[in-house]
Amino acid sequence: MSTATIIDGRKFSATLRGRIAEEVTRLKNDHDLTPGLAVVLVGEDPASQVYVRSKGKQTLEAGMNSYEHKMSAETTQEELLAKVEELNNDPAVHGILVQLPVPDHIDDHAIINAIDPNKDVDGFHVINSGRLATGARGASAPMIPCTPLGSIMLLKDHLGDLSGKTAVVVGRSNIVGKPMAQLLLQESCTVTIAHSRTKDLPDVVRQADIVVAAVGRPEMVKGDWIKPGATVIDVGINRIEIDGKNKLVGDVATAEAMEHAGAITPVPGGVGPMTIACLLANTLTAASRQNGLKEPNLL
Ligand SMILES: NC(=O)C1=CN([C@@H]2O[C@H](COP(=O)(O)OP(=O)(O)OC[C@H]3O[C@@H](n4cnc5c(N)ncnc54)[C@H](OP(=O)(O)O)[C@@H]3O)[C@@H](O)[C@H]2O)C=CC1
Ligand SMILES: Nc1nc(=O)c2c([nH]1)NC[C@@H]1CN(c3ccc(C(=O)N[C@@H](CCC(=O)O)C(=O)O)cc3)C=[N+]21
Repeated sequence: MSTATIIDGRKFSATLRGRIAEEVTRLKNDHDLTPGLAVVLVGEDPASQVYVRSKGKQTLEAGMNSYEHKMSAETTQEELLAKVEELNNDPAVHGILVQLPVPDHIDDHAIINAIDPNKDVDGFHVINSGRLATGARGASAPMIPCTPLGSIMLLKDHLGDLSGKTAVVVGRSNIVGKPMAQLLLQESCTVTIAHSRTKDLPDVVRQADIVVAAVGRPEMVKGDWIKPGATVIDVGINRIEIDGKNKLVGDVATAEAMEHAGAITPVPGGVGPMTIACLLANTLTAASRQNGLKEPNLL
């Protein structure tokens, strides 16, 4: 039986973070500019707390300023909007991320679209999704959502040119599935977006040279759904309990899929670390743009 190449997102992200740190040093030395990232966390969701801590640590390690704003679960929409406005107007803050999900009584669309699009390092603002969908470049280039951006970097690093390949994205969320499909389309893939109403999902996935699983269901994509030699990007992060132990698994049954795929991202150590590295990359890009400086080329 053949076995797939493991795509090492941890290693790739470490290299990327190294380049970002070099660029940050250059900005500090040549322009007296330190990029700053503000992360807002509403409530006490344990998984969110882990991510926010990890983001803060890596922001500091890249030489950037990190500002954490923790707000209680009872925060009102008006209070959160006021916080966003304060950060929009703070010249030391170049990137703003409001950790999702926010509590149910808050309208997440309203919050996301209150962020200055130029500081929207998540790339979730309608202006940025519109710019991504229309292929805007130059001064109006979009901020690209971090998870899809990190996934496309891994794909291009592994496969080179993606042109003409068949790609199936399972999941159609605004934060992963839809922007992922846009990026694959931009790379001239033939793209299918599958979701919970898709019929014959295993057969749809079997057509794909590139499979992106962003579903949020542990190990849902089975090994025999994978076309021989296909490249599999597993975005899923699911905490499950096996024999009383907590385990992190993706949306793909990795061990099975390894018997069919040409290459696959592991969970943990695949897309997750790339998401945070791309958040830092977007913060650096945002700081450069806001100060009229040329954007660094990080690849
Ligand atoms: N590695 C990383 O950095 C990140 C990982 N994640 C992880 O990625 C996963 C997806 O996240 P997100 O996009 O936010 O999730 P959402 O819950 O917003 O979206 C899930 C999508 O999967 C689809 N879906 C659900 N069940 C099925 C099914 N049985 N068959 C086919 N499609 C199905 C849904 O379809 P429908 O629209 O029809 O309901 C929906 O479009 C999660 O595990 C999340 O934790 C998320 C962000 C970053
Ligand atoms: N506004 C906003 N932007 C986000 O980008 C955002 C968000 N909200 N809400 C939650 C999701 C999820 N997400 C992850 C980031 C890093 C890892 C990551 O580093 N994962 C490690 C393991 C981490 C662990 O052990 O839990 C890995 O896969 O190797 C995972 C998931 C960002 N998200």
